[in-house]
Amino acid sequence: MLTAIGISGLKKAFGDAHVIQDLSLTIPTGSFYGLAGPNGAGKTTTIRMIAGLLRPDGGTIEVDGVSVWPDPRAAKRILGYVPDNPTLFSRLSAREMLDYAGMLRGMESATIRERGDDLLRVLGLEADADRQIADFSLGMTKRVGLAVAILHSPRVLILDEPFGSLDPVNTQVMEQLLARYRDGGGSVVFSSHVLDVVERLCDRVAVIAGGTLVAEGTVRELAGTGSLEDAFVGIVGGRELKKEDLGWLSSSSD
Ligand SMILES: Nc1ncnc2c1ncn2[C@@H]1O[C@H](COP(=O)(O)OP(=O)(O)OP(=O)(O)O)[C@@H](O)[C@H]1O
Repeated sequence: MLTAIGISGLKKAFGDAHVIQDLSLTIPTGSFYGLAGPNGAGKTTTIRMIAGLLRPDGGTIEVDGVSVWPDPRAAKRILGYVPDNPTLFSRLSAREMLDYAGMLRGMESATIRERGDDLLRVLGLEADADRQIADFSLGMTKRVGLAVAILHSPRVLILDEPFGSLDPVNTQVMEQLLARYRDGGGSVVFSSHVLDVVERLCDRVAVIAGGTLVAEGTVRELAGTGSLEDAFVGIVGGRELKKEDLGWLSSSSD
């Protein structure tokens, strides 16, 4: 089995807070792989270390056999990363942003233009291609972020909450695009709180809580005969409001 992303003994602290603690994970090549976990579990921190944007305090990360740290540049060439809130150059138009991202990666201008036009069309951004990104909605910005991440046709694509802020039509387009990318030989890893999407798309899921791996397996192994959402709450623990909580919250004015 080939490995798209191999993580071993990963550690990261911010001050006294040890947010990633000895995390090890093997994501097979060709996977559709989900990262789930409660708020603050450490998913974004892990993804940023994989993407070469945040230096781990310990452990190793390999992307397609290439070690990300201490020199993340080689790994960045084979990885596409879509952050939760893409920070793009807001004064550029979507088309200019793609031109710039392609140039930075040393791509031919004809290839950039051809792929850029394809992506803008498929992602429903054709009519807005020449507008400034500053005027885009969050969902539109996210789609530009995806286009930037896959322009160079990376072998591994990692996305942080790709379905947050997308409407149902664009969610479907995103799902189809990711499926097409995976069918073409790519590996997809994404974090999501939308567990029905994870259940529908992913072959395997890792649940991270408190910066460590608490469960890993196929969707069926984790969910059993129930839903992934129920399994998730069972794994990380649910929280219910007590009867006396927020007693003041009512429609009466006094
Ligand atoms: N730059 C930072 N400085 C200090 N603490 C940080 C920093 N980045 C993240 N953290 C902390 O690390 C922990 C993990 O955060 P992270 O964003 O990785 O969680 P997450 O699983 O992605 O959460 P969510 O599902 O809410 O997006 C949190 O307690 C967060 O406050």
